[in-house]
Amino acid sequence: MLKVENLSKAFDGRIALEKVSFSVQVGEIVGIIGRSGAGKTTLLRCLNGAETPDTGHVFIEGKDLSRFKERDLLALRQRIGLVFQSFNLLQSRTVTGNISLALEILGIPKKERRYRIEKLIQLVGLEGQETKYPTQLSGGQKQRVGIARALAGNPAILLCDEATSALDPEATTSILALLEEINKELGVTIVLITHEMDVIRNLAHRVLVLDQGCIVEDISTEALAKGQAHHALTRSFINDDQVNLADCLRSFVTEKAFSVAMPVLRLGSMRNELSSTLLTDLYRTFGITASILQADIRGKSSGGHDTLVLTLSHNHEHAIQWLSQNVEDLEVIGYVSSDL
Ligand SMILES: Nc1ncnc2c1ncn2[C@@H]1O[C@H](COP(=O)(O)OP(=O)(O)OP(=O)(O)O)[C@@H](O)[C@H]1O
Repeated sequence: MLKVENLSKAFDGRIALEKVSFSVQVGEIVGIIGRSGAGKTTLLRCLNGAETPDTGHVFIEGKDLSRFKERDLLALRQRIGLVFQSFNLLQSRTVTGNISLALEILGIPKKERRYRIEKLIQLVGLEGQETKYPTQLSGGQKQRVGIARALAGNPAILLCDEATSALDPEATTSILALLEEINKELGVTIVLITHEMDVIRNLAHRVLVLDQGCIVEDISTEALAKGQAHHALTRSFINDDQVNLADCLRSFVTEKAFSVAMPVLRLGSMRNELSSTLLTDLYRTFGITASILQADIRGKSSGGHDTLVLTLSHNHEHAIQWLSQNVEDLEVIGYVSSDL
């Protein structure tokens, strides 16, 4: 369905994508995960022809995108449906009007439009909402309109850019179920970008991990579930999930230490060590202070597992070793800049 070969793109000399290569089979659901600035959106824009790569090729159904003329690009865009994080609906148009617009652009006659809109509304479960405007819809319903619009041209492939990031967990679950149904029932290939491992786990067959413009892991979700990920970043995404690292923090954490980096540690314990004098002792012994970024302290009484996510004022190997000897479970999640 899709083949990407040695794709590179830089903006003002700054690399956004570097020699990215992968293929997606017909009917596959492939997730692309990466931190903020990893190059996910740039990659997606290169796939639909919105961005021109500096080097490399994108083949859609065997055809090289770079050789497409303007008219061919229009036809190609019919084969590709786009689903956006912020829905991108026209506020002045109803549910029907928004879906109709996509069909109007494709030049579908009015009578056929009516029939197709009805089918699309049924498919995405929006019966009864036809005359509502976007402001009268929930986030999940807006995304259903966005998906119906993306499917209007009977695309072979859906590109979803953080399609569930603006939704609450319940709406996320229902939109992921809808995408799965579309994949199974209509055989539509799906490429979705996300920063949430849960989305990957629930929907994708395969995941590509993007870091600083490069694919650092290409692994099936089955292998991922068996703990067979090779790259530390993939494992850190899995671990981030375990501690539910807040999105605002996650985007600041990098995998590698750099000159002014402070380590981010996850400490876990069932034995109440975390609520004792641990951090005071750390300061007394090493002169190192700890800033708590996140805490989940349930204590023995509730039988819970306490978790602290913190940064140390210095990347001090002995201090980390000392901490690991004094708590049940310690993991270096990554590094943040000292001016965070
Ligand atoms: N139009 C542009 N002009 C200049 N720089 C750009 C442009 N688009 C992207 N970049 C840069 O390219 C890099 C990759 O950006 P991109 O938006 O693809 O990342 P991302 O993984 O989608 O991030 P996020 O999750 O925050 O959306 C970043 O350094 C970004 O600043």
